[in-house]
Amino acid sequence: MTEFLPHEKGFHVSWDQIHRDSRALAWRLDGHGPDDGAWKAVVAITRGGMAPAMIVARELDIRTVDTISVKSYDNQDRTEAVVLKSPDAAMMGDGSGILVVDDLVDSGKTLELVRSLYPKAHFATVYAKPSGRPQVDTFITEVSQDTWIFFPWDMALQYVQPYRGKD
Ligand SMILES: O=P(O)(O)OC[C@H]1O[C@H](OP(=O)(O)OP(=O)(O)O)[C@H](O)[C@@H]1O
Ligand code: HPA
Ligand SMILES: [Mg+2]
Repeated sequence: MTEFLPHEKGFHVSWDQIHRDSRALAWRLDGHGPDDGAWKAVVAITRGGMAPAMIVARELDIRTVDTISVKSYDNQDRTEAVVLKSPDAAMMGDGSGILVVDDLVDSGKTLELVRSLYPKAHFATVYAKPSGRPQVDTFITEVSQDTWIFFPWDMALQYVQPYRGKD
């Protein structure tokens, strides 16, 4: 595991935590849409944005949910961000009234790309690192740049040696 983890710190997020933090994100966004406070639709940046987007859409009672697929990482290695699948163009327009949701912003390259396509959209993430902050309009928790966030969909419960049993 250590050879796969070059970062100094790991921030492990449980399902319960991501649920609470995504709810907090929804409550922060409630009433801040451009149309009498309402949002037209939620767009999840797949795949990591899908669970938070579902929770936000549920809390805000938004039934129109679409996805944009952006691939930026191979495991923990950054690659050029590319759009693999776009949301409905007629619905998106310039992004006005659209809530774009992702699990986190790290370097900001993913949001930079999506923002360039839909400049009027509102960009929300559950977690944010300092380099990506200029790209995100609303987020819940900031972690340091050298922290790697581990999400529950990438983890599993497993046995650990007792503390006194370790060498
Ligand atoms: O701010 P950035 O440096 O661009 O990084 C943030 C993005 O990277 C991760 O997605 P990834 O491309 O790994 O795809 P996934 O959501 O399918 O895991 C994460 O879910 C964000 O979408
Ligand atoms: O800290 C992170 N955790 C999970 N996926 C990520 N993609 C970019 N940064 C991260
Ligand atoms: Mg992602």
